[in-house]
Parts: sequence; C-alpha cells; structure tokens
Amino acid sequence: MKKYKILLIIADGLGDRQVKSLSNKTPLEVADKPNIKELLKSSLVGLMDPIGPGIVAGSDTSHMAIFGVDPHRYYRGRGALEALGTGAYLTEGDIAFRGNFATVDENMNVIDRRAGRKIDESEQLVNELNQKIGEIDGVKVTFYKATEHRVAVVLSGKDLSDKISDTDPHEVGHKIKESIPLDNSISARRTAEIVNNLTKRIYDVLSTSVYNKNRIERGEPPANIILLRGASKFVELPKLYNYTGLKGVAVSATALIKGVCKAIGMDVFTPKGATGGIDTNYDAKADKVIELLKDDKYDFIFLHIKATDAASHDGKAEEKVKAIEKIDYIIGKILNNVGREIVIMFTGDHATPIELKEHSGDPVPVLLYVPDNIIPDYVSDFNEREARKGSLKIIGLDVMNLLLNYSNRATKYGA
Ligand SMILES: O=C(O)[C@H](O)COP(=O)(O)O
Ligand SMILES: [Mg+2]
Repeated sequence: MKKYKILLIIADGLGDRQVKSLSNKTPLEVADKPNIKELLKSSLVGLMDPIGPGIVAGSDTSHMAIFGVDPHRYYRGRGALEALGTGAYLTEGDIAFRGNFATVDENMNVIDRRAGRKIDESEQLVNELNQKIGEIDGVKVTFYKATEHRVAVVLSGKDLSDKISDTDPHEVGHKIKESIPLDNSISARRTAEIVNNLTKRIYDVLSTSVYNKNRIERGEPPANIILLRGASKFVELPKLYNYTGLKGVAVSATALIKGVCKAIGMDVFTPKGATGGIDTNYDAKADKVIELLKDDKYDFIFLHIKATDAASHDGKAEEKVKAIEKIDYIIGKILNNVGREIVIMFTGDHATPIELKEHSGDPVPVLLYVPDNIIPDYVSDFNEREARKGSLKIIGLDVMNLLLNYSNRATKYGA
C-alpha cells in the first residue's frame, strides 16, 4: 500500500458568511478556483469546527487542535507560542505575551489596535524599546519583532506568574486595560503591577520616539503603545513525530504559527518575501513547498497563509477573494511540479467573517484530496454553501487521523 506524502494548506480565517458587498456571496464563492475545483473529482468535502460547534477559536488553539494537540489539555496562553515563533529564547519561569503595536490618544483610549497594521519602523521601535527599557522592577524585559503590527514581550525573573489579565481591550474606542491578577498569589499581583508599570514606560518611550514623529508627519497612526495579551509560561507540547510518526515541516511567516510548529517539533521555513500579510510572495512560498515535498526528509508539509485573515480583520472583501485566488494558483503550481500522488487538505483555522472583522464560531469548509480510488463527494464547487453537502463533519482534533488514514499511514486501533 503506497504511503502518500501529506500537504496541509491552511488559509487563516478562511471561513466567511454572505457578504453584502459581494452580492451576498462568500469570498470563497466569488473567488475563481480552477485548480481547487479540479481536485474535487477525487475529494471529500465538508465542514470543520476547529474546537467544537459554536466555539470561537483563536489561531493558537485552532492550530494546536488541527495538529492533534488537545488545547483543553495543553493550551496555556498565546504569549509563549508567539514569542517562540519570533525566535525568542524562553527559560523556565519566563512570562511571554503577544503584543500589538497600537495607537492610543492622550487619554489612553485605543484608536487603532494595529497602528495601521503596516509598520515599516517596527524593527527600529523594538530596538529602541530594548535599549531604553531593558528591565522593570528588577525583571528583565525583552521585545521581539514579529510581522506587521505584532511583537512578543518576555519578562524574565523570579516569582512571576502568567495568571494575569490582558491590557488589550480587544476593540477600539476603549481605554487600555489595567492588568489584574487572576488568582490570589503574590506572584500574580506582582506580575500585574510590573505589566502596568511596563505599559507606562512603553508609552513614554514610543510617544517620544522619532520614528513615530515621522509616522505622524506622513499621516500614519503612531505606534505609541503595545497592547498585551495571552500571558503564558512556556509548556512543553507533545511532538508530532511521537504521536503520528510524521516528519513535519512548516512554511509560514507568522510568528504564532511558527511557534506552534516549533513547539511540536516541526522544522519551520520562512521563504524570502513571505510577509504574513496580504502582500506576501505566493510564488516564494509555493517554491519552498515544492522543494520540501521533493525532500525525502519530510512526509508532512504544512503551508500557512495569513493574508485571508488579515483581509478579514480589515474588512477587505476583495483582498480576501484575491488571496483565495492566489492560493488556488499556488495549488496549481505545486501540483504541476510534484504531481497528484499526494494527499492534500485545504481548509481554514477558523472563520473570520468580513462583516464582523473578527473570528466567529462558524464551521470552516474543508477539502481532502485523496489520490486513491475513494468515493468522492459530488459538489460543484468548494465554498461554505457547497461544503454543507459533503460527507465530512469534523472537529480540528480529527484532522491528523483523517490525513494518516487517507495517506495509508494510520496504525490499526485494535488487533
Ligand atoms: O492576526 C493576528 O495575529 C490575530 O489573528 C488577530 O490579532 P489582531 O486582531 O490583534 O491583529
Ligand atoms: Mg487565525
């Protein structure tokens, strides 16, 4: 029985609803997808709830589930995974956060949760923060650059706790929040106080930074604060090879995704030109995937595309359609280069409906292409409406079992 290589492609935030500006069609329905439609001839199609029906999944918990690591058991918070993805070195007891460069007014009301998203000076701002802050109340503070508006922040010191709340209000028009302890421990109280003092220092440095003066002169929102969320200590995660036998590798530019993949023992590559945004270099990502599919070292190749989610959070329906069409193009390029004797799954990690500009708990369409002679689902297209007619009704934790089965790699449960 031939064991096939596996290609998993996740378009972040792929799932959507009817969009008024798209004549009540979804971006998947509108997008021209000749290569994906060709795959339907030998595919199963359906819907996936990353965590469970109606559960609004973050990219972190969703990817853990899809890779077969139960977030209910192993998830400790986004911070450490995001920091790991930026290249941060975490030691026992460190507390890591996901941060957003954002824009606040003089009353600390959040005007833009992403300071415009495109922050060319991100590296300079991170360097300035590392030079001018360094430590707070005896605790070392390190900032790490991620893509676009994203940063990771790591506190290193004794008696710190990740049982503290976010300073990110998670929506605009609200004041930045005071971090508060989430349990009665002295360490949680102390860490929350450190985070609040750190936030004030960050604002002092950023609001007087020459880089932000330049941004304001260019009419761009200043990145004058960092909104912190997902405080977490690093916890060891199960390794993909140990529980699946797969030698995995990821192609991504997005820090969180790189962090999750590193944490489960996958190799990670970020091709030159891959930005984690709507301007990413799709050819560069496709070429890397082709190279890795041809490399005997790996049998599970994961391609992550962030553009669909970025377009969704910014309410840019046409950009989301374009991103889906670019993904269809690279699926065609990959198949033209490696042939069709591979198992392919194409799906999203959650829905990010354009009209919500936020994640939702809607199910996500999933397509599973199988080279063997399976009974395919008869659907005319791959989108939220047609997927309902398919035979797959799965949760994220089912994905690896399905991929192992249809690539002829599953081990029998029982004798
Ligand atoms: O893009 C991301 O990192 C998350 O999916 C959303 O985060 P944001 O809303 O803070 O950008
Ligand atoms: Mg996501």
